Amino acid sequence: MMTAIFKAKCGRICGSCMTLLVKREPIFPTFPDRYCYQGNQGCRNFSTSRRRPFIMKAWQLTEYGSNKNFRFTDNAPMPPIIYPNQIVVQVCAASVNPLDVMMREGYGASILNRQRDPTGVLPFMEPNVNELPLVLGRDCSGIVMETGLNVKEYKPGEEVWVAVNPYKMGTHAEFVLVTNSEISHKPKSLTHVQAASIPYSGLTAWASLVTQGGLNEKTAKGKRVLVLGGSGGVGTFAVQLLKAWDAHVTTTCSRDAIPMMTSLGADDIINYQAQDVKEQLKRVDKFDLILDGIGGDTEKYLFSTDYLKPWAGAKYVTLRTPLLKNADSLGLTDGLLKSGMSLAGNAVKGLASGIHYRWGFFTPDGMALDKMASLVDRGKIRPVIDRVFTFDQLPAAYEKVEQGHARGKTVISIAEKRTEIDDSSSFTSIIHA
Ligand SMILES: NC(=O)C1=CN([C@@H]2O[C@H](COP(=O)(O)OP(=O)(O)OC[C@H]3O[C@@H](n4cnc5c(N)ncnc54)[C@H](OP(=O)(O)O)[C@@H]3O)[C@@H](O)[C@H]2O)C=CC1
Repeated sequence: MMTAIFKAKCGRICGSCMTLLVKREPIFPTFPDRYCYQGNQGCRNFSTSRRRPFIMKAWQLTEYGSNKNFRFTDNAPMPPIIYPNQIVVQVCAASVNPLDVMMREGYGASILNRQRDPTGVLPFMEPNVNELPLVLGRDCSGIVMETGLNVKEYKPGEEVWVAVNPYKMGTHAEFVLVTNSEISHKPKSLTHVQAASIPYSGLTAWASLVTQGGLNEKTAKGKRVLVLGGSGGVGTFAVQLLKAWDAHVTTTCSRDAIPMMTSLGADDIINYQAQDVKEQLKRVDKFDLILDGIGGDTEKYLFSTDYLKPWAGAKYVTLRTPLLKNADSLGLTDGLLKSGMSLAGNAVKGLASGIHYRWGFFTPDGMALDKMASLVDRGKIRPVIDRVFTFDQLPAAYEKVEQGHARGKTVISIAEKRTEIDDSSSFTSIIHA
């Protein structure tokens, strides 16, 4: 009975292993129209050449450590569609994030790498997604290559942008496997390189300001927001989003980033290297929201009614949480416990004086990506690109992000035409091989 239903839906199933075959438009002529993804030996429907798994180019991390542990291969297994809501995306461009650099060194491995989770309490994780060798990379812009049977919103050949779930990765490769909740149609006005600069850091800013901060198009108007670390990937997006919603934005950055922050619309800019931030902030009105992308001592003095409006719903949202660090050093259970206690301690301390303390996390959200694409296409938000590297220069891109002092995003062009990279409408400077 099941076989009959599957046959009616997709035409064919693998004659040997009963794997569902997924319909594919013939836009990638190098691949057969239909094949058994499992590549099982003995599948009668297919010739020998179609049984083997397909392969792709990718940068694999063989051991946690430094750039020396990256290996370029053109022989990585191409991710197969297993569930009907999955989509294979051909990656045209991907960004490199501080988290990629930290994960290269093993950060977050106790939570983000299921192979290291001895308790197995994270059953929602897809098996074998994160085991070494790891393909890092959290977002991209690309083209839908093929879709699972339940995917109705996307068709092969369509341009999409992607930010994968926190426990997944893999955009630093030719192809990445995603679900329909992790993607959205790419803004039409952007090239792939430009689009790839936004999803991960943009969704982090979105989750912090909207989900944790309680702001939106209607409520943000006139609100006073402080963005700490405005010149990085998250900061440049957050400032633009807030200005698109008519908030009053104060930000901190180094001197050379001031012209960029001015052009993004920041109302007040504090050069944190030359000025005493605490003293400068005491001279202005208190804030409705502080978005902290810096952490450390900053939190100790700015999470206070000296800077936030008490008893008015004011919030302090920090992106620098101890969660993954604690889990790595103490183990999953103790790490989660210690982190939870630290969060609760700050939350209680804040509530006693009428201010809220929250952790901001990147959250995959296809609907938010839709809204972000609309803002981009309406000219309200521009991609801010620090440097563009070619695919073969990936280790150099990691070095760039490792050095800090980001001015927007570092992007890797994987399958984009050279001419598309050069676009004076964004802050793009290009590195040529
Ligand atoms: N919790 C989560 O889910 C996520 C957390 N994050 C975290 O958020 C933070 C920001 O991320 P992202 O924007 O991608 O990082 P970037 O590296 O792109 O940017 C960080 C920016 O902060 C600036 N900066 C550093 N120190 C200060 C300071 N004291 N005051 C003001 N600016 C400063 C840097 O420039 P310069 O040094 O020249 O001033 C740089 O422009 C990172 O710590 C990251 O790990 C990011 C994404 C998700």
